[in-house]
Amino acid sequence: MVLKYYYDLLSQPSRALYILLKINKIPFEACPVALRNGEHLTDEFKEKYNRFQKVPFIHDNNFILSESVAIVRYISRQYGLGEEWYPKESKQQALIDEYLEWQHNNTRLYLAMYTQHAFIIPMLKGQEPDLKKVDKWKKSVYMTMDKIEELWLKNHKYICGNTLTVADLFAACEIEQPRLAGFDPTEGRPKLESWLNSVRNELEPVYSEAHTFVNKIAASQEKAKL
Ligand SMILES: N[C@@H](CCC(=O)N[C@@H](CS)C(=O)NCC(=O)O)C(=O)O
Repeated sequence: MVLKYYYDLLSQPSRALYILLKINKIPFEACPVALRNGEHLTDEFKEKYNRFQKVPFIHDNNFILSESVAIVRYISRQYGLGEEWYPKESKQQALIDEYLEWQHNNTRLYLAMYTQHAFIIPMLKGQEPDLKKVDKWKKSVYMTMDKIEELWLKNHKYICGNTLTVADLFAACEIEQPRLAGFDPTEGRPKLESWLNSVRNELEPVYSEAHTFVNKIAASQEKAKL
């Protein structure tokens, strides 16, 4: 039975894995989950699909796995990923893992929290954003963007060297996320912007397909600003 992939394209790690599977031509059955409708919050979902009630996750026959980074490693072992994406060589792989672990308390945390408070919570609850919280998380986003530029992109074109890897994919999908709230973290940061454009260009047309909803909502936020 083909691998079943459960995702919501408004979720950053979901987009990263979606792009990874498609670019690596790993066959999968697409199983979208609409988080905004609370599809993942039922008891049936918890029992049958994913005990953590989050996306992304996979069902590979009777094997259920969540956590995007664990899924990358599993897919790499079971199905094989292009060597450039997640190299088998120990030290090269460890450097990519370094980013995949680092991101949890940096890009992942801050960009997600900013977008939650600036866009997701107001959208779901139909209320105005709490500007104090939005501002607090925006400062953390700036701090983590400084680190991306000054630490990760200091000596090379991509996050872990001069070629694009899974680390760039995860970072890019996170950095796209606050555009849902009309905030582009690359603004005024030519180095970051140039890196993000390289990632986008290398992964077209799948990258744009995965970001269709993000781009649509971001365009309407831009229009509202005028
Ligand atoms: N550490 C997990 C994060 C999973 C996660 O937080 N998913 C979010 C979407 S990005 C979700 O499903 N949220 C639904 C909820 O919390 O109700 C991963 O990397 O896969």
